[in-house]
Order: sequence, then C-alpha cells, then structure tokens
Amino acid sequence: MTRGFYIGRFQPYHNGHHTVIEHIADEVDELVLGIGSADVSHTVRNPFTAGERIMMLTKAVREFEREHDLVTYVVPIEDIDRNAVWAGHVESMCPDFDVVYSNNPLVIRLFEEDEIEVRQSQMFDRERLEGTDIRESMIDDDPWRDRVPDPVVDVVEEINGIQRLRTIAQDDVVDRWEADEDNEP
Ligand SMILES: Nc1ncnc2c1ncn2[C@@H]1O[C@H](COP(=O)(O)OP(=O)(O)OP(=O)(O)O)[C@@H](O)[C@H]1O
Ligand SMILES: NC(=O)c1ccc[n+]([C@@H]2O[C@H](COP(=O)(O)O)[C@@H](O)[C@H]2O)c1
Repeated sequence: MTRGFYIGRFQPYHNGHHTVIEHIADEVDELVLGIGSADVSHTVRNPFTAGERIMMLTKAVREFEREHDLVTYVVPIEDIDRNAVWAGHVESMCPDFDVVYSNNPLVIRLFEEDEIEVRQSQMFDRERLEGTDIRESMIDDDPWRDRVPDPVVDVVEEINGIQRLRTIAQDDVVDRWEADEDNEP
C-alpha cells in the first residue's frame, strides 16, 4: 500500500493540478491532498478560503476515486514562520505518507532534508493552466471555465467567487493609489 502527498495553494484548483493527480493515481493507492496557505484568503493571490478549496478538490477528485479506485484525504495546512520545521508541521497534520509529489523547489528541498522521497511532478499546458492567469481572466471577464474541472466552476458560482475577486482587485488598486506619495489619502 502506497500513500502519496501533493500540496498546492489551489487558488483555484485547475486542470493542470487535475492532470497531475490523474497521473499520481496510477502510482499510489491513497493520496493526501494538502491545501497550502490554508490560513490565507480574500486576497487577489489567494481569494478562496480553505473550506472553499476543500469543496473544489473533494468534488473534482471524485472521478479519480471511482475510475482509479483511489482514496483521497484533503487536509488544510496553515503556513508557519519557520521553513526549517515545515515538513514536520505538514506531517503532524496528515495521515502518514510514503512519497511527496511536487515541482516547487522549496517544498522538494524541505521534504528531502527530512529524508522523505520526493517525485518531481510534470507541468501540463502551463501557458494556459496557471492559477495567476486564471484569476486574471476571472477579474477581466475573459474565458476561464474551460481551464478548471466542472465541479470547480460550480463551487466558484455557489460562493459568488468572481464578484469577490473583482471587489478585492478594486481594493488592491485603491491601496496602490493611496500608497503612492503623490496622491492625497
Ligand atoms: N499546469 C500545471 N501542470 C502541472 N502542475 C502544475 C501546473 N500548474 C501548477 N502546478 C503545480 O501544482 C502545484 C500547486 O501549484 P499552485 O496551486 O500554486 O498553482 P499555480 O498554477 O502555480 O498557481 P499560482 O499561479 O497562483 O501560483 C505546484 O507544485 C505547481 O508547480
Ligand atoms: N514555511 C511555510 O509555511 C511553508 C514552506 C513551504 C511551503 N509552504 C506552502 O506550501 C504550499 C506550496 O504550494 P505551491 O506549490 O502552490 O506554492 C504553499 O501554500 C506554501 O505557502 C509553506
């Protein structure tokens, strides 16, 4: 029995992540999905709460649970101030796992220093499948729905996510404008 671990901020969970997980499903029996930066939400870079991201992942990976007989656990992981103990922090929150999948250099380094096997995950269609770009499309009313699994579209609509993102993005503009010394507060 092999249990893997895959972490991301998933802001939002998109088809790049989904393809990675489909590949991982061929190699493991169970997969722990870590929702990184679980304590952060309502910013342009991290608009969705941990709970909202739990819904996105749980609903989207259901098809792999059926097709690949995969068992998944979604675990929110808060950021901490000390990278040196972060891998242990993750392990303290999750079911035990044998192998980590990531292509984030810091994540890879921290788990390797903890002597946990890390397998580098591939990038898929990164031109289109990047969280930053998908969030910009949501704000600008450009197409984004075809870059995320259908259940993620449903969750974003249920929580009125596009409106939140646009409101937050406006605040960002005001903050930048007020921070500029030449402008009146
Ligand atoms: N298109 C993709 N194909 C494969 N893996 C991806 C893809 N996009 C992101 N990943 C990987 O998924 C993990 C989680 O990434 P993350 O949630 O930060 O997504 P992101 O698309 O990089 O988002 P952002 O642009 O907001 O940083 C990371 O290891 C990242 O490298
Ligand atoms: N010290 C820490 O809290 C620490 C260290 C390394 C990674 N992380 C988190 O792991 C996640 C990695 O995911 P990404 O590959 O999406 O960046 C992020 O949420 C990141 O904040 C946190």
